[in-house]
Amino acid sequence: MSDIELIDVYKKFKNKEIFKGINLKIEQGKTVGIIGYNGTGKSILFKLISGLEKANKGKVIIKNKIIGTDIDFPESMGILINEPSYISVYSGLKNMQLLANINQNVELKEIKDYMVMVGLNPDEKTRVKNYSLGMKKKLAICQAIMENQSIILLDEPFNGLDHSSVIAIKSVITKLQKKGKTILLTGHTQSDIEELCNDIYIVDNKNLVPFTEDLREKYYSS
Ligand SMILES: Nc1ncnc2c1ncn2[C@@H]1O[C@H](COP(=O)(O)OP(=O)(O)OP(=O)(O)O)[C@@H](O)[C@H]1O
Repeated sequence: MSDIELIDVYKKFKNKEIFKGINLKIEQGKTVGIIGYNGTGKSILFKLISGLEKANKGKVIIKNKIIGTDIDFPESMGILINEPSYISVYSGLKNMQLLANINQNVELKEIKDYMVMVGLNPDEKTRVKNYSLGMKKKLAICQAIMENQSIILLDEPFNGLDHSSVIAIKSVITKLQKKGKTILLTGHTQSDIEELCNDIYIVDNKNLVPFTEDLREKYYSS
């Protein structure tokens, strides 16, 4: 069974066409990378998959349920798209606890364990407004995975992270892969995500196509 399937999906904003009939099929447990230049629609793709944007035409099917027909939002999906909103005067842990309270399926100890896993100290009293960019990114990754979600969408998980943090987050993603999660990652370049992904697609000319050697030549040779 596919966890994620897009069938002939079109998306446009007023006169701006983003996708012209894209197709995608991701099996459970696979890690798939989506690359492409700025503004080509990687985040919009994630929003379509998570129900935050509706397709103008075509179907988005998550675990056999059609978004907009069977369900509004997929169940058990962890999402990092852009910067999540936090309550800036609370600590990272307090923010995670507030989010966890919505679904009430994660214990305090697990939240703390996930914070440690992404490289944050749960006992740190610093308010989120005083967090560095990298700390905020790690907190965002934590909220996307801490409820043991089966599908995880991470939009540019490595942006803003230093080298050692990139290595730490790659190791978190490897752990998620071992747990059988279905994972989607985006990035501007293929190098960061290539080692983690079973398949890579590129947004090319309003389409989503497998990233081939020809496209590597077209996009990344300088
Ligand atoms: N709500 C909206 N209304 C109109 N245009 C939008 C809206 N949201 C996104 N866009 C446009 O859709 C295009 C794709 O945006 P998106 O954020 O998906 O790009 P991206 O590939 O993720 O870029 P980046 O690599 O810079 O993060 C952009 O041109 C953006 O301006």
